[in-house]
Amino acid sequence: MGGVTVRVPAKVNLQLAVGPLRDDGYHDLVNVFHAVSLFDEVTAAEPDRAGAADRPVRVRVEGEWAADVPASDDNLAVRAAAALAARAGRSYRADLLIRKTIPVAGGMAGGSADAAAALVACNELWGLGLPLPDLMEIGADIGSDVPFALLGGTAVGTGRGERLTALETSGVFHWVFALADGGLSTPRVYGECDRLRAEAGAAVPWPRVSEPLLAALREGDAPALGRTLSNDLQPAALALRPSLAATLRVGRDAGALGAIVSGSGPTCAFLAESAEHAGALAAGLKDAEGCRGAVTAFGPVPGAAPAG
Ligand SMILES: C[C@](O)(CO)[C@H](O)COP(=O)(O)OP(=O)(O)OC[C@H]1O[C@@H](n2ccc(N)nc2=O)[C@H](O)[C@@H]1O
Ligand SMILES: Nc1ncnc2c1ncn2[C@@H]1O[C@H](COP(=O)(O)OP(=O)(O)OP(=O)(O)O)[C@@H](O)[C@H]1O
Repeated sequence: MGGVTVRVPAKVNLQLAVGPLRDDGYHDLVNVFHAVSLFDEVTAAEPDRAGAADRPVRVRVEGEWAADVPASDDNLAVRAAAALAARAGRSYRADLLIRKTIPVAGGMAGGSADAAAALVACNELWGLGLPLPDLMEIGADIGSDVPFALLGGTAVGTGRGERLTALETSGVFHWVFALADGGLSTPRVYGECDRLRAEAGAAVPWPRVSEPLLAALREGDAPALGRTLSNDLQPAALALRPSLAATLRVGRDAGALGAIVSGSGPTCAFLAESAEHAGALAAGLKDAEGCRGAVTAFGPVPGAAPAG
């Protein structure tokens, strides 16, 4: 397959502060995103002449997680390409190939990543030349996490998480991700968060960014970052998947600087002191109960960009 290939990273949320439920069904957030070196690849190519008339954008998915990803018009990469064509006001065609490495429904924004990659690849394939802010605006309608997958690095998202400001960081942070068997549905986890809050009866505070977290990022201070990681969706993810508590404990007991559920879960993220420490943590985590495996990665890395 020729065409344009784009590499796009997964994310972990360093702080996910969830405000009250809005009238539109979303929550206002303070969402500190961090792009990590676990990548999907999306290739966009001109379709063969035969058979392309009925569906202007088609998709094929390869890789370990392919069976869990729809190869239909519901695929977020297809929806993104179709939205880009609509914005350009013309009918365009593309065949997409997704090489999937980011866990599906794992809280690492894999579908959003593929949508972002499709936007960059089709923008190039179709010679549209739209600038990044335009792609981010189109992406925000596909999903709240899509703009960050385009931007990459480390950034704070407000609103639904789609309004981004890049953050200053120093150095490299080393991570281990414990992959779970089976995914968690993002709306279900937000719903469980609302339910637990209603049960507790306390007022939900307006989300605010953690200043100690920002300082740790600026100074490249991994132990301080480990202490300041936080995720308001974690109690809901643990309620829906109680085995995650044991996974987090295994990583903490093995000396992780911080241990947290990634976004809506069920992937768990562990901050390590170094690449070697990350390797050792991963070896200890891969056989933990409910774990499908453990992978190491580093961050921050750039957002969706042509490969090679
Ligand atoms: C959990 C996170 O991954 C953290 O980065 C995101 O907040 C979710 O982002 P996403 O998967 O791109 O989510 P979207 O596709 O925009 O929304 C899916 C569903 O998640 C819930 N949702 C999402 C974002 C938000 N700020 N508030 C919400 O309540 C809503 O029920 C929404 O219908
Ligand atoms: N390209 C895609 N890759 C993965 N999932 C997709 C894709 N397109 C559609 N989906 C659907 O979206 C659902 C959520 O997938 P995704 O991997 O984005 O979840 P997630 O990583 O938990 O998302 P987030 O962290 O943004 O909340 C999947 O169950 C799948 O059915």
